[in-house]
Amino acid sequence: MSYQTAKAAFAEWGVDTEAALARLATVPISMHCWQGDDVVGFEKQTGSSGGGIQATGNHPGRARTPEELRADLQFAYAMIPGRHRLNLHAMYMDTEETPDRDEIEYRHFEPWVDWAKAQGIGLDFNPTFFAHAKADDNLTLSHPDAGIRDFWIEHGKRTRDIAARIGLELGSACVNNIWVPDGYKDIPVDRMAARARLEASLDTMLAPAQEPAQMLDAVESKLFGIGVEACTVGSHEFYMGYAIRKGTLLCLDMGHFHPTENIADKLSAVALSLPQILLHVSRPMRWDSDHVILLNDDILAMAYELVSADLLHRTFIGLDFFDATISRTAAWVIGTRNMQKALLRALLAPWDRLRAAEDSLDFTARLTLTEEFRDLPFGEVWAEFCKRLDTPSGLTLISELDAYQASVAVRA
Ligand SMILES: C[C@H](O)[C@H](O)[C@@H](O)C(=O)CO
Ligand SMILES: [Mn+2]
Repeated sequence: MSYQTAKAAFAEWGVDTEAALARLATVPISMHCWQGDDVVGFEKQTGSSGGGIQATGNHPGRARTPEELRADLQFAYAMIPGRHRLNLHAMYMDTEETPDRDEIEYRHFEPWVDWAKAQGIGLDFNPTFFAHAKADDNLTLSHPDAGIRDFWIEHGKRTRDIAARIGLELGSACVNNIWVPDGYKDIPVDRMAARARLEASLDTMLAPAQEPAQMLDAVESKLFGIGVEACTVGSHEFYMGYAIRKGTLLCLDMGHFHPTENIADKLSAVALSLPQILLHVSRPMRWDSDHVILLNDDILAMAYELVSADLLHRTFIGLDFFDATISRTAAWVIGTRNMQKALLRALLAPWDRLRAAEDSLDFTARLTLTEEFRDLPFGEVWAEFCKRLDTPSGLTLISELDAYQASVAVRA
């Protein structure tokens, strides 16, 4: 089937494929740098990821230097239609210096900004509150020791300054997302004290005013992590309240809730209280396992909600998965394209008909529409999107991914 035939098939349902393609081309996905090296980073001081998160696998080709990571990213972006962003963690500094986390400055990240300028992409940023001796207790901003809290507050403040400078240099607001691993393996006796310390630390860290056109603060909640099974200080309720009161973005990570919770359902609920949301699109399997996202029901549900609730213009879409058992570049490409495919499907949905059926309580019609609509030729519209944006698809994509992986497999 040709794109023209597919276009006519969608038109019969009252759907304009050209409008969907045009809108999709404007949605940037923030691709996370940490899929490229298994969350190791480039600090000269520390190594393992820690913090209750874990990349497993030993597939050949892990990026060992900023140059290798940038080469891998460049390849991945060439396989993904459209203009996107890079989500950089502070542990990915690119410098011969060895600053501790409370000493980092913009210059330690400047090569990334120069590269982003050359690539025409935006950057997002994250303080790194794990993989450090001062995070070994799984307590950072909520640590009972004021000296440790101050160390991490200083780190967080510096990342906000760095993010603001990045945003200024690139002319695009840099989202600085705060995730701390803080929690307890066994049942704590004073949750309130820990949460009050986290709140006070965040208040101090976020006190210096920043220009929203340059940087935006986000806070990321979590249910539990390895080693903090009994209590996570920065839980969903904690951060939802905090974000609403303080005017930060709330980051919803799809792996940070109970497996039976529907994260898509949360979007419209939180969007009524928060002007902007950050997503970490991920695929939890039994726990926050950070599998590469599939074009599955969970991702489709997120995309449908983003479009149906008209949230695309106030949601920052970031990815968060890391699988070291497969080609890391293929993981980025497959995951990012799946997010785009999900958005395309949502943009191609016959929303007027669906809403009319729901509003008239004709749930039979709503179900018939959603199920018959699944048979429309989405693949042709996606192939057209890739073609227009000069990006391979199908078998050509597979051979490109294979060839690149073969070229990096020699890395030790
Ligand atoms: C590396 C990231 O900051 C991390 O994955 C965080 O976003 C998270 O989701 C922790 O579980
Ligand atoms: Mn996350």
